[in-house]
Amino acid sequence: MIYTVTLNPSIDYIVEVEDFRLGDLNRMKRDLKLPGGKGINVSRVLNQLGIQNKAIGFLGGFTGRYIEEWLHEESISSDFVFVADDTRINIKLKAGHETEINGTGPAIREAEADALVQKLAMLSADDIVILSGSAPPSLGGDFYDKLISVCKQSKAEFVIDTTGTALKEALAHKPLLVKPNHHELAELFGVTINSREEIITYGRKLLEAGAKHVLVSMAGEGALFITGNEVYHANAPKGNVKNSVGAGDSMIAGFVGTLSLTGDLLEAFRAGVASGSATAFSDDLAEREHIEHLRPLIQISQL
Ligand SMILES: Nc1ncnc2c1ncn2[C@@H]1O[C@H](COP(=O)(O)OP(=O)(O)OP(=O)(O)O)[C@@H](O)[C@H]1O
Ligand SMILES: O=P(O)(O)OC[C@@]1(O)O[C@H](CO)[C@@H](O)[C@@H]1O
Repeated sequence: MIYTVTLNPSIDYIVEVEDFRLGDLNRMKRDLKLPGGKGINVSRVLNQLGIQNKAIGFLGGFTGRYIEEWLHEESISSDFVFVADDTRINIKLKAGHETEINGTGPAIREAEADALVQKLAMLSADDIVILSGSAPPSLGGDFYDKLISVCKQSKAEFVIDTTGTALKEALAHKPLLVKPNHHELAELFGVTINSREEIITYGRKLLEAGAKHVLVSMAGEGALFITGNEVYHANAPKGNVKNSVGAGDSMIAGFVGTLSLTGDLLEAFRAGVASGSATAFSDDLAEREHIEHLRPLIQISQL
């Protein structure tokens, strides 16, 4: 079974404004409320692909109930810890460019945090746990570390998609996959990256530090897949880009879901890119038919 863990879910409030003027009254052209948070996005795309999974993490208040109901309506299995404080609302402002304003997240009490750790007590060696997104500050800096220890004890594989110290420290525990985008990769090493060669150099460092496989996504430029001594590039198909929010999460869903079904790394890479692009070309996350339509358009070449 695949579990997604979202420590800091959100309602993504997507707001489109024709001609945004700072400091003025702006009226929305269109708005949309979607359940968000990286692990929840992964679960929704896995569900589109027909891959059984369970979403866990923390939800709270009216915003948390909104997300739980949405997942229920999509028949996504979930088992969240309900916390006293409200789940955050993240603003995604589309006004020519996409600007994101993400909340810090609710206060999580010690008993609530312990309850989440308990939910992973039933893991087995056949499971894959996808740990995605930021952690609310009240959890402390080492919460991902705690969850990784639980995965390791049960010999479950884990994937981690977060930033900074939590990601760096996770590498030594041999995650099945890490998927920074090329900006996050540069930030992780405190460098600027100017070429594909440099992306490969720093991507390889993630393998050396312990990751089993590395995907570096590059938005419209596709992605690189670095595994063992091999490096592959996949193109991103061309299309009308509507929304990049969740493209990276969709890529993780496509990759991990397909790998769990087929064990074929390159098919997993192809499905990952198709899923990411199908989301980029949609208002909400990717739907199955769209992913299947794009899949044959993804060309993979070994570098
Ligand atoms: N403009 C685009 N055109 C085509 N495909 C895209 C585009 N943007 C994203 N994708 C697809 O989605 C994948 C992941 O995108 P990206 O590199 O933006 O990830 P990300 O930065 O983690 O995304 P996010 O944080 O917004 O969820 C890309 O490798 C590509 O397959
Ligand atoms: O603040 P975090 O946890 O880093 O990211 C949260 C978030 O921006 O990531 C998802 C897209 O990847 C959105 O659904 C959500 O709003």
